[in-house]
Amino acid sequence: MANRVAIGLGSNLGNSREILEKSIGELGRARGILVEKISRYYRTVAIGPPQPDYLNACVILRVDLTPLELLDALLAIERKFGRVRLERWGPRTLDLDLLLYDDFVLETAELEIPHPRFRERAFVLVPLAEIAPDWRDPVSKQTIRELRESVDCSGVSVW
Ligand SMILES: Nc1ncnc2c1ncn2[C@@H]1O[C@H](COP(=O)(O)OP(=O)(O)OP(=O)(O)O)[C@@H](O)[C@H]1O
Ligand SMILES: Nc1nc2c(c(=O)[nH]1)N=C(CO)CN2
Repeated sequence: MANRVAIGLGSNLGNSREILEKSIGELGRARGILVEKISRYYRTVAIGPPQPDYLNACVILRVDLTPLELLDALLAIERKFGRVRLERWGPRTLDLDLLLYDDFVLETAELEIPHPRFRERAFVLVPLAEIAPDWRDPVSKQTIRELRESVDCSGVSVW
């Protein structure tokens, strides 16, 4: 499988632990996707409107899919777990974000790579630094370890 990808997972509704575990299982069964690494699970204080803490994790995949094919696969898994979008940054059963796709930089209406907000999110950088510390963000040119060191990680703890 040719392309290396980082995905962020988040849930703060329902049985979040089971939802994240099952969604990683779904990723592993999807055509053209191999799950290479899984971070630990973290409890994180919610960013955005007041809402329960999140469970967050990151995975590294190897994929034989284009970025848009992969986004479709992620959205299909989100739908399977009953995700309903009520409000921006509001509570959700499952959120799958495409963070990095090799060193691609892509900006379209449907998909932006790298994910435009991942650099300031401790709930992404802490789990991602655990499994891919030396991966270099193609936009800022910083490694994940460096980005992680530049954010406040006080709201993030191992589950
Ligand atoms: N890198 C990306 N990963 C996932 N979705 C993306 C990405 N870039 C653009 N999108 C688009 O964003 C849409 C809405 O995403 P979503 O509802 O998950 O946003 P959000 O989780 O509320 O906020 P955020 O994007 O800040 O995490 C998706 O349907 C998708 O088309
Ligand atoms: N801690 C935390 N906060 C969030 C999260 C998330 O995954 N974790 N996702 C959001 C919408 O993408 C909004 N706020």
